[in-house]
Amino acid sequence: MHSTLSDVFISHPIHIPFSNLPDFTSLPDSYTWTPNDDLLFSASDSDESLPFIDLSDPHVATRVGHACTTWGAFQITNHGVPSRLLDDIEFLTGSLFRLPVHRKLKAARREDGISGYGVARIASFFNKQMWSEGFTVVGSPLDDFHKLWPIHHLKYCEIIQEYEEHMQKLAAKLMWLALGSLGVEEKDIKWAGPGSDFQGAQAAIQLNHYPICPEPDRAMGLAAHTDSTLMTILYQNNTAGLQVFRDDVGWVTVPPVPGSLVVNVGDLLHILTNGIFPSVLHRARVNHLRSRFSMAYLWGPPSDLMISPLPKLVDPLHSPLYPSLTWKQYLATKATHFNQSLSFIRNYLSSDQIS
Ligand SMILES: C=C1C[C@]23C[C@@]1(O)CC[C@H]2[C@@]12CCC[C@@](C)(C(=O)O1)[C@H]2[C@@H]3C(=O)O
Ligand SMILES: O=C(O)CCC(=O)C(=O)O
Ligand SMILES: [Fe+2]
Repeated sequence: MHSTLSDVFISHPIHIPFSNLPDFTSLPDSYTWTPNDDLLFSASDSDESLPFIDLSDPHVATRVGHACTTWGAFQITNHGVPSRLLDDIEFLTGSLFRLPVHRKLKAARREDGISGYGVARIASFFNKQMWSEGFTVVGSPLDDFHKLWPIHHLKYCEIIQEYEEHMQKLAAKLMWLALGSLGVEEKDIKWAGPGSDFQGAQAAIQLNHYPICPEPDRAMGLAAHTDSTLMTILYQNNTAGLQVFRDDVGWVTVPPVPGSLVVNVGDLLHILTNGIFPSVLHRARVNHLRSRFSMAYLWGPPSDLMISPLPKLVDPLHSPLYPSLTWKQYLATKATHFNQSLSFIRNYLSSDQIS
């Protein structure tokens, strides 16, 4: 049977109750974060900024490689995704989250499921609640969208399908640019397929909504995490909130630039490059004047394919830092070890211990 990511959480259900959802007009205690709840709370006053890369630049591969090595993230323009499609996905996201809660709950994510409406899975690792709501799409959104919009669901399904097609092509292009900068060639990645277009790749779309917040300095939209992907391509509306972390700089805000996209290196690309590219720690803050939407395309390999450091990047001086594991196995590890997952598999696991 064709395997997808959808069954990954059957053995790792997460119980996050909806009963204490705030009305998003005042900040209850359970939503008030202190530096103890998230150790790296304050933003940096450095003037360092995330690299901004024009994909039509003749030196694009070098720039992408440099950004991946230093930041594990970058912003792109001239990416070929029509701005009309970005408007459409933002419209879909706004329409979805503006539905009354009882309508959104009709498509609530099951405790052992992956798709649907809910708070981010990482919520279970924190004592405080995050000032956000999300909707995850894995595979066809038809059933969920039918529950949300009994009449107009097809129009929204078409937007998701078109968005996925463009994002998949862009992800493949970015992957070759990033790996090409390390001397990795198309013949080095067999699963990319005969057209080198990564047709077997799998993906999730995560739509996020950060409502207007009366006390943004004491709230957290989405707590610090790395993505469990090869790469994530993120579109944010024109309200700032995304921050990325670099050890030597601290937290840096990624300003929304109309029409641009943010690219994050995920944990699996970190593993594939044997640690050369860091997976970027990032989070979302909230705003007291405007609500914020973000739309993340979380891109990874076929869910049952073994991923390990590329032989080309391993030699006697650079022994493999990680054992082989599948995306599904990594997500299961993340469900128990969260931000310690990489060090856990690096230090404690050999391939045959991962179930
Ligand atoms: C494929 C996936 C990555 C993700 C978990 C998921 O199964 C689908 C949702 C993704 C997301 C989006 C918000 C942040 C995040 C950490 C979360 O809680 O759900 C990521 C997960 C991840 O990258 O680990
Ligand atoms: O809202 C954002 O800018 C970040 C979203 C994010 O990190 C995610 O969906 O994984
Ligand atoms: Fe993320």
